[in-house]
Amino acid sequence: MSELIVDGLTVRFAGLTALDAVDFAVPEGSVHAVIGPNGAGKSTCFNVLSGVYRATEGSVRFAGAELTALSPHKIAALGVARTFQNIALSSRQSVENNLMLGRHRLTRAGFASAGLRLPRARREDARHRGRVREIARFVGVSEYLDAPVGMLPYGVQKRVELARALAMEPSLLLLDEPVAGMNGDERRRMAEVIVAARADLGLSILLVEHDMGMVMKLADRVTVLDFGRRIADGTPDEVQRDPAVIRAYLGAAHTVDAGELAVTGETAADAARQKAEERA
Ligand SMILES: Nc1ncnc2c1ncn2[C@@H]1O[C@H](COP(=O)(O)OP(=O)(O)OP(=O)(O)O)[C@@H](O)[C@H]1O
Repeated sequence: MSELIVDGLTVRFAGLTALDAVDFAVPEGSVHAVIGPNGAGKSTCFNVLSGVYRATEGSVRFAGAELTALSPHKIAALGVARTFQNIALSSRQSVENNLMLGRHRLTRAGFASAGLRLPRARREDARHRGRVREIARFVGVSEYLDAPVGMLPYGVQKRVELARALAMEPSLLLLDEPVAGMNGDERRRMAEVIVAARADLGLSILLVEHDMGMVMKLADRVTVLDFGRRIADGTPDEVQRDPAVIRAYLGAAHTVDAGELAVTGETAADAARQKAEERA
């Protein structure tokens, strides 16, 4: 396990600076959120961290390695697992098979001996299936192990996706909008699993999420991006009162006193986001 350190991370796409010298750190075993209005650069950040996009400048260090130089495959091998904004599972395959795919990088026997059903490969397969069942129990999807993923309710599919990431036995988990599109009940269940993943498995978690209530509940620290720049970094309490954050969510034309949006059940940023959506 180790700290994730993002230093001066810059990504440019033909004339557009999607990330502009962004810094933050995720200490071992902590939950860190990256938030910001649409187009702020959150997904770009995730895509660099998981090796999908190349950084133009800056560095990302984790587990003694410079991630910006590595392929997605090598980053995964260092213990970095991610989920996606849109579910990325094989919908026709069973939950169990999807989780077994997550264990691929941990498989030693190789395809040839597995195909021939050699004893060593059989033992290894049984060990992985045992662990997959434990993980399924951990995220509350045991009863669906044999079901094709595509047949399951959306909230369950999202938990299966998280289970697949956990099946990789990561030390750093990147969660891209884990509760997007879920109802209240599904959100609560997902939040419980995320809390347990951190507490019981000791994972570091980096979270991109629009649900501010969720971010405020789960994160130790929050980095706020706007137009690719870091505009705030602090505890949930600090950032939700930060006038620059409130302005970013409302749009520069609407300057609002932070006190006006002070927390009332939901958060200031939540209220600001809602207002911005109403205007759009
Ligand atoms: N592959 C790409 N090519 C060109 N521009 C891109 C690419 N990926 C992202 N961008 C641009 O970079 C900026 C940041 O986008 P990004 O998707 O990272 O924002 P985001 O904060 O994740 O937004 P959202 O909350 O809507 O998902 C946007 O202006 C987007 O259009």
